[in-house]
Amino acid sequence: PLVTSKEMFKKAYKGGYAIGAFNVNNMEIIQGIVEAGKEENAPLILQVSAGARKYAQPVYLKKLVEAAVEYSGLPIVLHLDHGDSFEICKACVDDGFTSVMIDGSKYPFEENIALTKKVVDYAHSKGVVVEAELGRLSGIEDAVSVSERDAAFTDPDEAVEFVERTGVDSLAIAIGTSHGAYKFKGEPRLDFERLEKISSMLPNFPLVLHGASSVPQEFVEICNKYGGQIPGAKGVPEDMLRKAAEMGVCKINIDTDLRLAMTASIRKYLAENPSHFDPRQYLGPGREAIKQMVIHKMRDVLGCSGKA
Ligand SMILES: O=C(COP(=O)(O)O)N(O)CCCOP(=O)(O)O
Ligand SMILES: [Zn+2]
Repeated sequence: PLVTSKEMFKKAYKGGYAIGAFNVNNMEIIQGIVEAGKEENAPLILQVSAGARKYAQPVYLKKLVEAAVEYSGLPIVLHLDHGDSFEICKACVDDGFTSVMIDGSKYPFEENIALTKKVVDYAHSKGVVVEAELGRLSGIEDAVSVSERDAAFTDPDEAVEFVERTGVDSLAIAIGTSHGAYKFKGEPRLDFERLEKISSMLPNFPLVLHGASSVPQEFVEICNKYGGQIPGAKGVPEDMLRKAAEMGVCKINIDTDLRLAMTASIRKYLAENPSHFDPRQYLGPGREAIKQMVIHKMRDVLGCSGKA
């Protein structure tokens, strides 16, 4: 059924595992993720960004997710990713989403609180849960100075005050991850002391990691072998994600790894079958690559297999 993340986060927190939050933009991506969830009997968070709503039109994604629920029988959360205004969050709540993110992380602390609280009050009145963000993810991989990184990462004391004053259900924190395929200039590093501090000050409170793709070199190499140009792509090592899942992180966002899996397999298929031009012939393998990637994530990284 379509569910909120409340129960699945409670179980994940206690069990020391995380739920995968996978971005969806079209039918094949949804089908690949849902097939994996079915095979692994895992709960699913299917998340839709503003960009996905523009690309596919909201009604198509909503109906595809409803189809996924009907087809799989799995507990599925329909989540708005990076909602940037009260209006888009309200629209999604009114449209049947079971969870919304209001991302006020680019605003000053007090403004982020005010905006988040407004969304929480509305969403909770409709039985929908809310994710917010405190601290800045992107653009700090260049910030070499410790003080710059420190300023961007989530402050534990602020996190406690933020949660208390907004009533938000989960919090995306900045501890060194960033969106996309180029996450680290040097060695991959997450600030686990900071995570430890935040989770000890917010016991039983679900934390969220954005920018948590691992950017498997296998797919980067296949992409580059068949005409792609993504040199130096680097992600979060999977053992760091497993560790984070045991430290209060209940939701791990994965989008880039799905893109790489699908793109690598389509590039390879088209290169090896120059005479083929039926979209089913290359979208099918793309879908299968996503399925295998998600199965791997559920089994070997998130630990949410068998937890539906
Ligand atoms: O945290 C992540 C993904 O992290 P990743 O890049 O490490 O997969 N996300 O919230 C996905 C953001 C996708 O937005 P858009 O559809 O506008 O491109
Ligand atoms: Zn994100």
